[in-house]
Amino acid sequence: MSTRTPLMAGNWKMNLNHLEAIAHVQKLAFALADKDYEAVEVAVLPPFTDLRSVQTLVDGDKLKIKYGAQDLSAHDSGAYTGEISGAMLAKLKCTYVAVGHSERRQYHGETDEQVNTKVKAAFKHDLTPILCVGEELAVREAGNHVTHTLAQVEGGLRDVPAEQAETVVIAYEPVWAIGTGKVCGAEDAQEVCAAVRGKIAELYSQEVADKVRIQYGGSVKSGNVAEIMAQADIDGALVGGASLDADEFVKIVRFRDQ
Ligand SMILES: O=C(CO)COP(=O)(O)O
Repeated sequence: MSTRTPLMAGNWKMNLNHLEAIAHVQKLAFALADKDYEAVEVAVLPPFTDLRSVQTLVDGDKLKIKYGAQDLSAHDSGAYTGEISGAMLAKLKCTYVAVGHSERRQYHGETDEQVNTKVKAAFKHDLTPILCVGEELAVREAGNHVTHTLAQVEGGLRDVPAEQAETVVIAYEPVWAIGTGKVCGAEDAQEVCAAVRGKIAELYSQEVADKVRIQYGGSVKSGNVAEIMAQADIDGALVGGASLDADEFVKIVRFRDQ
């Protein structure tokens, strides 16, 4: 395990309305203790419509849990119906924003160029992007998973300066392991995460690469998180389904006890 502070983030996807979000964050806050937050950074990524409620709760009760959004617009403002800007997310005191999640790439055709513009938009508004990368099953079966994933990292970070790049979070999420119950073996995940760190060292420097946190995502549960977190280049998890169950997510945060 590395010396980087692990980041456990729950990507709720399109689940939990704003009332359910309040109840869910309250449950997490009740269960998590100071010693959890000292060891692990804990974040939730609720749907846009929940963010104001989560902000009010976190501010009002001075909770240590962080939050962010699942996407942002590449633009700052203007005639972009349905989009949400980085400025709006910053106003809601979001810390993180996921960029280029495979579901955005798959269902909304997001390209590496668009993802790169969104990464820059996030930094422009002082949000930390969680840049999501990872291969589809056919790519892994063809043995091209490392090349594919590194191209996404390079594309996503194009023209991002080192002082910003060192704060980025990269989430390696093999598409075939998302929501399928098929976990990428811990050593297979480590292979790609180590290669991602190597790519960042090549693009920037070893110093920058040593600072960047790399998460694994794809069917993470309390039962497999410890093995995943034991890998040298894995600094956290981006958790989908299991983050919707507060007890389960707390167990994932406490991966050292599992
Ligand atoms: O896509 C994911 C997180 O962003 C992973 O989802 P699951 O944990 O449901 O497989």
